[in-house]
Amino acid sequence: MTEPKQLFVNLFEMACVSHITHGLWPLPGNNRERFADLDYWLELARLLEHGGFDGIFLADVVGTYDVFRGGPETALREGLQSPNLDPLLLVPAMAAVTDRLGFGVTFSTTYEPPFAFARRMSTLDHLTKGRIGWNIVTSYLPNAARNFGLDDEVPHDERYRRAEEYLDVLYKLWEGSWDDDAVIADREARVFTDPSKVRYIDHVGERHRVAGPHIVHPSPQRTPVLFQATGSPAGIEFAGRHAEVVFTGGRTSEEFRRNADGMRDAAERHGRRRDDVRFIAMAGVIVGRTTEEAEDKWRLYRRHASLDGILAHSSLPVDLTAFPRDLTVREALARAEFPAERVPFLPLDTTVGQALDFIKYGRDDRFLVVGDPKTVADEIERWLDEDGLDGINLRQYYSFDTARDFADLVIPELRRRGRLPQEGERSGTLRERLFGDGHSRLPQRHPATRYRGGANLREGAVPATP
Ligand SMILES: Cc1cc2nc3c(=O)[nH]c(=O)nc-3n(C[C@H](O)[C@H](O)[C@H](O)COP(=O)(O)O)c2cc1C
Repeated sequence: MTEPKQLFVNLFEMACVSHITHGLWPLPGNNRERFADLDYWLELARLLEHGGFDGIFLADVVGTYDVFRGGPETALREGLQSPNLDPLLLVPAMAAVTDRLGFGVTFSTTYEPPFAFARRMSTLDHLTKGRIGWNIVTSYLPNAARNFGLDDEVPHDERYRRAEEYLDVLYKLWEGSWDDDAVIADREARVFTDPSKVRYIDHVGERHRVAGPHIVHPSPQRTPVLFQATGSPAGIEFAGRHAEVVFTGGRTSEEFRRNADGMRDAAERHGRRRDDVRFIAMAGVIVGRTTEEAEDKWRLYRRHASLDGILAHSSLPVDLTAFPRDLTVREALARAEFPAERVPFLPLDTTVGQALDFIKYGRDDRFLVVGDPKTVADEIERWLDEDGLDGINLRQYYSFDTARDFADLVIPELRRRGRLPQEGERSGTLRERLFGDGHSRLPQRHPATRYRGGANLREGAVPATP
């Protein structure tokens, strides 16, 4: 009999008050406003590790949401991802109180130069003993661009083109600049590093000139586990080439499977194997000891959801709340003299009220379940077997209860069904937890490895994806 497919479980987090469940932070007992207190992260990390989570996945943005209503006021009032702390700086503290928990941190390829980032990630990989992953994003906020010297966002596909060179520099530093046996720490000979095993990278590309050598010696994984959050064609091609774990979504099973298949096809085009890319989705799991308890929680969360928070988060460039609910969206846009082409995702012939209700209540995708532990586990098994999902980033409605409920009620049930390893069974580096023992480093099929041992360093940047 074949073993049942097992789930990979991260908690989805962000160092801010309102990450993705807007309007819920003021609920009594919700811990979210403690996000700037280190104890929040230590308590959470311990809870996750003891509860059987594989990792914590930290989102990030480097700008304020100021498109909706033409300014940052709504986002600030809502605590929407601002204030927001730097996720990389939270990791060492959490690593110090855990042994196995993995850390996925988000960092954008668009604004900061690659050398400093390569150093920070190598540092984190050393300090966590190989438990670090990087969520590659290209950033989407116009304000972020203005924070880093640009007038506006870099266009979408151009961001991915730039990301190609960015990763190329990182791969040269992480994989090619130092040999594994460069550090010899020979006290008698008084030689710490054998200089013949360390080399400049001398990268000269379109946007970056980086001499190297890398300033950190090889860490357990060298290249951190490469996560990528995407859904678009350019993003899919990029993921096929680089990503080991894609963080994506889908409103329906078909949409999710189409996305995943597209990325697996792209992986094959780039000489990788279809199963070199794993898929995790953001999942909402509201569980109670009884169905009733779970549904009560769900009703509470829906009642308190903040439409303003959701609209500001989606950077809606026109404020539909300013129009009577019984106008159609088309009529509202005409009144505002706002071109409908700029909001192609809005349903023009529904009323403003219906559109706003859909945005507020109807946007949850395929990966949402409300119920008792059995109902939840049944549904998660469907995600694994029918949709082809490999893991989830669990959405937090209420900190820490969402994580605690999952740990107390769902994880034991999934373990009983063989859908999660028994306590402590998965260990090693983050890449080993995902791909099995002995897989701490990227497989030879991955493009990063072309620089190993100093090979190919002097060739130009890897060509951009077609
Ligand atoms: C599930 C998911 C999570 C994301 N998380 C972040 C994030 O934390 N920070 C960020 O700057 N962008 C994030 N993004 C945005 C992506 O990096 C990207 O800019 C955006 O999805 C547009 O690219 P795409 O069209 O390839 O999806 C996320 C995207 C998805 C789909």
